[in-house]
Order: sequence, then structure tokens, then C-alpha cells
Amino acid sequence: MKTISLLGATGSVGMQTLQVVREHPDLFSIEAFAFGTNIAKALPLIREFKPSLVAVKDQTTAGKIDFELGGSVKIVSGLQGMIEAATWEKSEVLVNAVLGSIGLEPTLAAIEAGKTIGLANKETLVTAGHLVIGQAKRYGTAILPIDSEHSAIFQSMQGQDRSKVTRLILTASGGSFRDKTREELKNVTVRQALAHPNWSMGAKITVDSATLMNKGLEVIEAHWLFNMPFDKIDTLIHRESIVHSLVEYADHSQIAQLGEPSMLVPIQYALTYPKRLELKQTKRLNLWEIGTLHFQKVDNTRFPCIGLAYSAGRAGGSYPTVLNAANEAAVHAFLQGEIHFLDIESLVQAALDAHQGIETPDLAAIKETDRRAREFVTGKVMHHK
Ligand SMILES: NC(=O)C1=CN([C@@H]2O[C@H](COP(=O)(O)OP(=O)(O)OC[C@H]3O[C@@H](n4cnc5c(N)ncnc54)[C@H](OP(=O)(O)O)[C@@H]3O)[C@@H](O)[C@H]2O)C=CC1
Ligand SMILES: CC(=O)[C@@H](O)[C@H](O)COP(=O)(O)O
Ligand SMILES: [Mn+2]
Repeated sequence: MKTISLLGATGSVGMQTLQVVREHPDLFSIEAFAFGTNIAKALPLIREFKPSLVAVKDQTTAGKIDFELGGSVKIVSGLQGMIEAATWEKSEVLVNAVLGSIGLEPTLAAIEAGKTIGLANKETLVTAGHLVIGQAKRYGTAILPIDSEHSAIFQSMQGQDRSKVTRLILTASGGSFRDKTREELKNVTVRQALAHPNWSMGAKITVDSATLMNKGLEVIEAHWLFNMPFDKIDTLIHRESIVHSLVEYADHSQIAQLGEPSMLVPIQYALTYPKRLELKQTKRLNLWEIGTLHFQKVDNTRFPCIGLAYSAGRAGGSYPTVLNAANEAAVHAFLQGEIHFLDIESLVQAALDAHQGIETPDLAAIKETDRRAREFVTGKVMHHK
């Protein structure tokens, strides 16, 4: 039995992790369950999966859920609560599917506590990849990717000579606005942004996909996960999201992982690695049904966020922390209807321009940089109103 601590259990990846667990109740169990404030969604899941620890965002939610559960489960709250869930003694694996850089400290703590990490929370690696990977090396911890592209790359490296990898190619659907001109992008709505062509995901990542910041964050995530220089990480628009990413080797062979778009596959692979299990809930891919797959170059002019991510990644130090925190704050403001879609890129650019880099930030410096970048963006948004 593989015992799991699940952060972000009520979210898109969290719920799909529970689907995988539900399909294999003899193999997996949820021991710690963490979410934010969505009690209505969480309660039936807690009753179904019976974790021995529940972590929530704040004390008000903790009080409410404790009342509903009649004091039968240990309830904790806040960041410390999430850290307690991530390091829960009854769990051997942490699946980190919480949203945003709040996932950083639970990941670091879980590594220290000897847990294996299944990582969906890409913001953790963008914010402080050097700390996470440094910690994982120190403790000999496996970080297994759940993000679909990184899982595809990981799968495409199995049994191969990693020293002969010459390029990683991350595919991108292009997002909700892939065919829009710059002029058209000025007036797009939140509702339009949330209509992803291929994937059903949480709101924040769906907007990131539309700005192509998601692919930029994934480039930085790949840099850390696979120890690859930015010059050897490419992106490629692939409208159908069937080829989930590719790895090129020294002989120019490219190995890819294909499948119908479903997060169940990378989630399950992270839980069963190095084995594979049957997965009844996913559709078999028949390429003849699809007929044609399309590929094109990324348009950096229409979607400058991807360029911002490459620059921040190459600059290193605290710049990716700023990129991520400014983006989180700007996307939040967009989702609240406080700014236009194109303001996201301008706010991230402005936060990066205003930042004085720190070469090797420690955790305290990362947290302060993250806080300041959010404050910077929020200040601009207030001024904008
Ligand atoms: N969705 C997808 O298909 C993919 C997502 N990812 C990555 O996975 C992560 C999760 O994405 P996704 O599932 O879409 O996000 P969602 O918005 O759907 O879910 C976020 C989850 O995090 C919880 N949460 C948010 N803020 C806090 C907080 N401050 N404290 C505790 N819990 C919190 C939410 O709780 P509540 O419901 O109570 O608010 C919810 O359970 C992101 O990093 C994303 O980039 C990567 C690849 C694919
Ligand atoms: C499912 C997944 O991994 C997402 O990160 C997805 O890749 C987003 O789609 P885009 O390719 O549009 O960014
Ligand atoms: Mn992805």
C-alpha cells in the first residue's frame, strides 16, 4: 500500500489524483488531505478517503470542518498545517497539487522528512528551484514530475543515456487565444480565457496557458527537473495536445510520449513509477481518428510572457521568483476583473524591471522577494483602478 499526503485535494489535479486512488484502492491510500476553504467539495471526499489528518487554509475553515466531522479527524491550518500534512508520518509520498508558490515550504519539509515527491505544483520549482533540487540531492529524494510535459520527458528518458540528451522540446497547445492578433487580445474576457481548447484545469493555469506563461514556467521547471541549460530547452506549438513533449538525443532521434489529453496518466505514472498500471478511465489513442497533427513555432511577439520566462530563467537567482509571484498576483487581478489580459505581461515585465537581483537567495530572501513582487503588482493594480 502506497500512503499519500495530498495537497490541493479539492483542485483539478487533486481531484484527478483521488480518481486514480479510487481506481486502485488496494494500492493507494490518502493519509493526509489538504485544501484551502472549499468545505462543500472537501467534506464528501474526506468521508470517502478517511485521511487521519486534514489541513486547511485558515482557522475559520478548520473550525467549520472540525464541527462537520465531529472531532473524529485531526485538523490543522495555515502554512504550518500544510507542512504538517506534507510531512505526515503515516505517508510515504507527497503529491503536491496545491496552487502557487505557497507549495514551496511544504515541499522542502517533505524532502527533509524523507518523502518521495510527486510534483504538479510547478510554481515551487520556478520560485526556488535551486533550493528544492539542492535539498533533494542532499536527501537523495526522487522528485517525480506530474506536469504532463515533464512526465512525457521523464517517460521518454527511461532506459536512455541521459548524457546524450541534446534538447528537450516542450509542446504547447497555444491556449485559448492561440489564433488571436495582438489587437484582438486587448479586449478578451475572463470567460474567453478560461475556455481552454484541450484541457480542463484550474483557472490560474488556464490563464497562464492563454498568455503562454505556463510554457515559460514549464521551461524553468524542466531546467531544474532535468538539469538542462535553457539553450537546450525548446517549445513548440502543437494544437492537438497529443504529443505531450519530446526528447532529442545526440543521434537526432526524438523520443516522445503520446496520448489523449488526460492528467490521470502522469498522475498515475508518478505514483507507480517505475511500474505501469492499467488505467481504465482514459481513452485509448487512435491516431487514425485524429488524422493530422499540427506543429508550429511559438510566436514570441504575440505572446511575450514566454520570452520573459526565458530571460528570468537565464538571469537566475531571484528573478524567477519575481516572475512567478508577479504573474500569480497579475493573473489573480485579471480573474477578479481588475485588469485587462495584456496587463498581465506588462505587470510581470514591470516587476522584473524594478527588481534588483539576488544571486543565490536563501529561503528567507525568496519569501521576501515573493512578497515584494506581489505587493508591487497589487500596488500597480490599485493605482490602475
Ligand atoms: N490542472 C491541471 O491539469 C494541471 C495543473 N498543474 C499545476 O498543478 C497545480 C494545481 O493546479 P490546479 O489543480 O489546476 O489548481 P486548482 O485551482 O484547481 O486547485 C488548487 C488547489 O489548491 C488549494 N489551495 C489554493 N490556495 C491554497 C492555500 N493558500 N492553502 C491551501 N490550499 C490552497 C485549493 O483549495 P480550495 O479548492 O479549497 O480553494 C485547491 O485544492 C498548479 O501548480 C498547476 O500549475 C500542472 C499541470 C496540469
Ligand atoms: C495538462 C498540463 O500539463 C498543462 O500544463 C497543459 O500543458 C496546459 O496546456 P498548454 O500547453 O496550453 O500550456
Ligand atoms: Mn503542463
